[in-house]
Amino acid sequence: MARTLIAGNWKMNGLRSSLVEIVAIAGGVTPARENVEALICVPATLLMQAADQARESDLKIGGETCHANESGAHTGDVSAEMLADAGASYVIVGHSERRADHGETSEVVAAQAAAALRAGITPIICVGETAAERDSGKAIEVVTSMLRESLPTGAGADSLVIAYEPVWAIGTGNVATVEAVDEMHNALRESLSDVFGADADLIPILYGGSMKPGNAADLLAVKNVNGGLIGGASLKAADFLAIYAAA
Ligand SMILES: O=C[C@H](O)COP(=O)(O)O
Repeated sequence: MARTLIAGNWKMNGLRSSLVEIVAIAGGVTPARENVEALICVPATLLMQAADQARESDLKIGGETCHANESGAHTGDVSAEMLADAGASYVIVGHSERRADHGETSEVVAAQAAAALRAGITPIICVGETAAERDSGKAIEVVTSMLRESLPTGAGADSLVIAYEPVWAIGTGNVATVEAVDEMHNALRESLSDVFGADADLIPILYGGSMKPGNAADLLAVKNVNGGLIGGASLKAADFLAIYAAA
């Protein structure tokens, strides 16, 4: 059975003054609940300080992307080793905003996930369909093939996290229905079973897309939903902690 992971993604939000939210979240998730983990992924500029603030707590801190290489001439990029050195234990890879804004393909995402594993941190591999892909009835096909292509080769099931984030639900308030989430998460679990066999059950599959305190309990109760990847509602400790409490 997969652990539950309640993960925040601050995206391009947060200044040093926002670290008070990290302190409040860290206090609210300590001591940890059995089998429920809390994580906030922050911009690279805040990583070291956020990790310092969370050090004595059960809150984990993560990065939002990483380069596939360990170091080198890649101006503006950050390697997985740098994230680990700054105190990250997770990194998001393949978020739809990275895929759209930076042209990151599933092949690139698989290499980034492999880089995270090389650095000893856990990749959260994001997949999701656009509104047009859902309307054309191809959501399951699109998302499961995106998953297959984004998986790093040779990874163990215990070192991966998957996040299903329908693009049309991100930051829009248009949360996916419980039925649609159930159908997609079952399909993702089946695809993971094809690769990892029975160990696929160890891989947390998170839902992301307008998850809020008001809808979290229903989404987190779906069979193959093992947590959330939360954008807007992770910026304020009270909202994040309400979702954590619902898990
Ligand atoms: O990574 C998080 C997702 O993109 C969800 O963002 P949101 O909760 O603001 O819709």
